[in-house]
Amino acid sequence: MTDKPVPRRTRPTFTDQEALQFHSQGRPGKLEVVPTKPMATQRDLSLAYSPGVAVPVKAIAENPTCAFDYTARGNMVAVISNGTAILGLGNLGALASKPVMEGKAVLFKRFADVDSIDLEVDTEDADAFINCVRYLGPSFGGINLEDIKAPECFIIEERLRELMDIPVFHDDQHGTAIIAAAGLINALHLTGRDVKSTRLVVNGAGAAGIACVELLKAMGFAPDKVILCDTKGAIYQGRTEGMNQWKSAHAAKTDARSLADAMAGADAVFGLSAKGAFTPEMIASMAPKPIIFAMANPDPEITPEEVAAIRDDAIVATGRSDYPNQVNNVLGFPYIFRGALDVLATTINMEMKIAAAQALAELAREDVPDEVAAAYQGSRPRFGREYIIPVPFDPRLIHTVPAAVARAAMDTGVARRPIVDMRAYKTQLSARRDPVAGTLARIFERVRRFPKRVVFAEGEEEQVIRAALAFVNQGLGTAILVGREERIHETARAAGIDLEGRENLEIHNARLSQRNGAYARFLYDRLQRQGFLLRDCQRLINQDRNHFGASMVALGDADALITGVTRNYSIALSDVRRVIDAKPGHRVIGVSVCLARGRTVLVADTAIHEMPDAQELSEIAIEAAGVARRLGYEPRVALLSFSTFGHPQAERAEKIQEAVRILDRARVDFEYDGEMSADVALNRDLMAAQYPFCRLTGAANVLVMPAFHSASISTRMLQELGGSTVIGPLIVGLDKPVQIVPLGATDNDIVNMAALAAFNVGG
Ligand SMILES: NC(=O)C1=CN([C@@H]2O[C@H](COP(=O)(O)OP(=O)(O)OC[C@H]3O[C@@H](n4cnc5c(N)ncnc54)[C@H](OP(=O)(O)O)[C@@H]3O)[C@@H](O)[C@H]2O)C=CC1
Ligand SMILES: CC(=O)C(=O)O
Ligand SMILES: [Mg+2]
Repeated sequence: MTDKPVPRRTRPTFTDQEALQFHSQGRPGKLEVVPTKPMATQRDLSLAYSPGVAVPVKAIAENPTCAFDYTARGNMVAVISNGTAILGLGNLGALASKPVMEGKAVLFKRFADVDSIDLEVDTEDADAFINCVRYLGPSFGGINLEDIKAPECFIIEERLRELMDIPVFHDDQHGTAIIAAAGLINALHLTGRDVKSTRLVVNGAGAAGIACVELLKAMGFAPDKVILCDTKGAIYQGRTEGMNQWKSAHAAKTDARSLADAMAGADAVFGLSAKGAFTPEMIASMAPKPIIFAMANPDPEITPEEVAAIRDDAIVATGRSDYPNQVNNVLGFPYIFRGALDVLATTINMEMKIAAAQALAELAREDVPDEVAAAYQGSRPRFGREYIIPVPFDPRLIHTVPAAVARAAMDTGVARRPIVDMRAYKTQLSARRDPVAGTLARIFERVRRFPKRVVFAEGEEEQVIRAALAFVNQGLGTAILVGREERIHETARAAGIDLEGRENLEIHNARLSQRNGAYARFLYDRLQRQGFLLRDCQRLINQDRNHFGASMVALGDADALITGVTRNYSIALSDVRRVIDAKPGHRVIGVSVCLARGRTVLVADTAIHEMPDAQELSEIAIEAAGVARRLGYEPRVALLSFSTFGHPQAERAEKIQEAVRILDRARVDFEYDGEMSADVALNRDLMAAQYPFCRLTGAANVLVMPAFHSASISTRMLQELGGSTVIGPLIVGLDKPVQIVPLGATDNDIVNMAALAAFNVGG
């Protein structure tokens, strides 16, 4: 092996307070329920509820399979726990497990568009738990059991699988086993081993450990080469202490009595036990090129740094996202259920699990295309010791793993609704990918690769300090807080934030800065013919943080500026414009990115031009198309109006038609058309049916509004009424990267905008 392991932490750390704040801000928790049908009129109510609802009721009573057509059941999975084995934290009870279960539910949605709800069942009695869950079958298309300790989890899962005709899947058992198996297949390949002769130790004989051993044996591992260990040491034939039937089934014929005995000379070890369970001596005693999967969460049995201090020939994986090789069941459960639900599988069987493991293993060996490289941290990953398994953000997972699972379900006769056209199914799967997180994740990863110095102009504000810290902690670059040092520390202390000795965090007091003379002279050069004296410029630099911060960027002392928390947008913008010009040949505009219902639509101009003329509209279209491209979308630009292609005829629509003609003459390199109404622009079917001559090849993803008021009103309505996430307005076309957040923005908004500024989304 030539590539050296780099056991570095690749990702952010965060404080406990940040974790609590993340969970409590806005609507507490991580999920909500939203209706999928309108509930606006009397008729809607009559259809959704009594009397209309009686019709599907009778249809389902007659044919139960209809429930998958008339209710949410077919796409709904329950995440159910009693909190007896929460991650590696132990038995902390049903209520304490809720944050994890909500987390699993949102991961289902985020990664595979599976609707999911968490249910915490407050009993440790296996029979009571089974009785509670068994009667919930009609509500769900699948049951994901989570964080239930062994051995009760085996009894519970087995019994529920017998009682229910939908997939019942204990994620800590099978999800973990599938991902670990995928990683192991690749690690064996890289180290030139084969399944039959590999000596494996699995530490932890609970839910995850037992399931891993079972799956690996089903995949060909030799039973006499696999040793299971628990708190009492090796599980050998004849052992009586701390045993149960599941451990007995895997008791090995071995002289090993302790974990240390078992690990001596072992090729591979799985940690599914607890923090710190592996000692340096144990790691040192393993065979050459050992495979070490330390999967306890949140803290592994041994860290990659600790392994690296002992030997440099190991392949190391953990359950965490902040080290290379994350072996975590998040790579499995969303996609496995997606495939199972799509074929109405009655169960998730061994063949489906093996198909998922193989699909994951193969994916990691494939060349990473450009589109995918952007989703990975650091440089483009290449199959090797630091990349044995895809990362959860890999956009190929959604069309690879569910398809493999669905195919295996069909081949083994457990699919109630087989897929006829696999190719079409894969296309549908890709469309389920949530673009919100994908887009931002891509941008964050890009900035991490090329970290920047970003000025946070309103450095004395608490949420700005939090945002600056989060920016630094996420590895996005250096944060420069503008403000009085003492005041910033005071605010931070009052908020319980420790700023002492932070790397990559600078504080600049405009009044005391050695650069303020240079900034004032620079500003005076720009403003002397606009009635400003040198002392006016000095005052602006000393007293106004936007002028100071923008000058830092203009003169190259920083890469980007973020402001707006305490000032009106237009005031902040005019401060900045005194210091920074438009990029030559560009027009400064505002673009809002609206993310709704799986679609991303850019709206322009949401910030600058109140009543653009035709020429300005055409330039707005060009700038907005540029933003779309920078965000990774191929632009399809619609110039909007209340009329569509001349109907109804109106004087105001003429300027839109003229803007289209200007774009024609300019021979721009993106799709555009207009004038058209918003419904035509966004609804491809309507467009094709009514206006087959329209030049857009799909629904528009860039909407150029006829004026500022329509742009501003529509985006705000989308946000408030439509439940869209609206990012921006992003300032586009300035010569240096500056972004302005809305008044009173949260720390999260500020970090996102800072990342967008650092990414130079504005061109
Ligand atoms: N990365 C991933 O995707 C996943 C990781 N995990 C992690 O695996 C661990 C176990 O989870 P799970 O199987 O659900 O829990 P269980 O409670 O079902 O089982 C825990 C097992 O670990 C054993 N154990 C605990 N501490 C030690 C120790 N210091 N040395 C040896 N054995 C020990 C227990 O031994 P005994 O039987 O003697 O009590 C028991 O067999 C957790 O840390 C969890 O976070 C779990 C699922 C997924
Ligand atoms: C990842 C997971 O499910 C666990 O650690 O329990
Ligand atoms: Mg778990």
